Amino acid sequence: MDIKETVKIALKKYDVGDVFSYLPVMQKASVLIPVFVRGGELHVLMTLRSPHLKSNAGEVCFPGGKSDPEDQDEVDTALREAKEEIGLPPEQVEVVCKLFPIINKRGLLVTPVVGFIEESFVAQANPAEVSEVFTVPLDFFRQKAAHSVYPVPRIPEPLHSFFYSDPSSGKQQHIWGLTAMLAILVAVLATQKMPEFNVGFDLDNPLAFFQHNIDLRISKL
Ligand SMILES: Nc1ncnc2c1ncn2[C@@H]1O[C@H](COP(=O)(O)O)[C@@H](OP(=O)(O)O)[C@H]1O
Ligand SMILES: CCC(=O)SCCNC(=O)CCNC(=O)[C@H](O)C(C)(C)COP(=O)(O)O
Ligand SMILES: [Mg+2]
Repeated sequence: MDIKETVKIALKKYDVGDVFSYLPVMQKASVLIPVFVRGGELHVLMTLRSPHLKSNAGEVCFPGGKSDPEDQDEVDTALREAKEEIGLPPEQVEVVCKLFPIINKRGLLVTPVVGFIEESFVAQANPAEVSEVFTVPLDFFRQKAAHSVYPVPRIPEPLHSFFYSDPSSGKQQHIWGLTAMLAILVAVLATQKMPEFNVGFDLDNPLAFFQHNIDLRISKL
């Protein structure tokens, strides 16, 4: 079986379906975690947010954004936002699974959607929201070489941080916080291998960690 099929089978096991529909009404957002195979290795596409945005300006994130009333569901939001931000046509995304949502610091319920895209996809960044698009080998997010972690007051999970030197642009990207956690999660679930550093969840039941963090945030609402 090729790597794409193997990864699809591995990731689908973690699809959450509608398990989180019980959560109280809160503003929702989705991100698309676009993965593809290059040279037999998994890669992930990321964006650098425009420095002019009101929130998370100049930070690395996945394509995504807040839910619109017209969106059918979280997958719809992720695909619509990816089209708006990087020109990715929804029909060019093979959606694999919807992972555990995370409540971010602004109180948005962020649902990660993983989808395969073609290696040949050329992003067209919408300059109003995205200043750069770059790709990273997914396994980078399991390695300790460029990883560090720091505690942040009032945030239950540790904040992971990576500095990625992109050989195709010569630039260094700082990937941290929510986006780093999602990249680690997908790297672990896709490869079925734990990182070289501690993450607080395991492969047997990764949901428990994320459920605990959600419960903690909900209890403080
Ligand atoms: N054409 C545009 N020009 C400038 N900002 C825009 C924009 N379209 C969307 N935005 C802002 O970009 C952010 C991300 O939007 P989205 O949720 O659609 O991804 C939102 O800001 P905030 O997140 O700071 O409220 C939104 O207001
Ligand atoms: C604990 C605080 C953080 O984790 S911030 C860390 C670095 N920044 C990020 O990881 C970006 C996180 N934000 C997003 O991905 C988006 O802002 C969003 C999906 C939550 C909402 O999308 P929008 O485009 O509307 O801002
Ligand atoms: Mg956005």
